[in-house]
Amino acid sequence: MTQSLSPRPLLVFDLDGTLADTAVDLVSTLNALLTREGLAAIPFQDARSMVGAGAKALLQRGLKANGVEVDEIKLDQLFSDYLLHYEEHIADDSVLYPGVTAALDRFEEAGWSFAVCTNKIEGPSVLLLTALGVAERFKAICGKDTFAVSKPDGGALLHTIAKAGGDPRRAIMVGDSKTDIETARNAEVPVVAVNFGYTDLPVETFKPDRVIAHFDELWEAVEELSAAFHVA
Ligand SMILES: O=C(O)COP(=O)(O)O
Ligand SMILES: [Mg+2]
Repeated sequence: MTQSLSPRPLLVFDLDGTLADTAVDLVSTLNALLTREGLAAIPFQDARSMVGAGAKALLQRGLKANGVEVDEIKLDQLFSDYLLHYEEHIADDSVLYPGVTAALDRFEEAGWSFAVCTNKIEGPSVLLLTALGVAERFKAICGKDTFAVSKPDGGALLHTIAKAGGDPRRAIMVGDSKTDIETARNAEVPVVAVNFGYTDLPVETFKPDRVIAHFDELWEAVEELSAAFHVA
């Protein structure tokens, strides 16, 4: 699958709901903040599908579910408290999905490189991947605050690819949400969706190029999509 004259092919992963099951820690932080503010905690199942647009959006959605709207100053204050709490509990209950490490091993042996393009803030993203023991496997870990644009802007993916030393014509996005699929489409990069992440509608609804139910299926999906990769 590799060509010496071209950059190594690149897999760009979303983080929350794709590489790592982080919802328990994200929602616990949300609920810690809401209850501190005298508001109602959001049941886990409802809050799980509120993940995907970043922690600030999660916070706003949690407030809205309580019928509360706050101004920018209060939101920023809550958000900074959110990040402090979350960083202290970054991997209490967060784990890599089954098969992630084996999949990375297999692709690495075949000459692929890896990057992360997430709507999580970059700092906690690096912290989480470090706690999970895989941070050094990624050529770039890019978050919502890394560039001037974030997902679903295709620029977030294109900048991530550039930072990782890749070529958009030899890259594939792997994500769990509408946001990821739109991002990949905007950047004209093929996209594989996992069906076990955080989305209110089934991921098939958003028409990704392939859907996988386990990381063991990633190899076959990528093999098909990368057959058309530009070479040289
Ligand atoms: O934490 C979020 O809301 C989004 O993170 P993701 O882009 O890695 O899914
Ligand atoms: Mg996600």
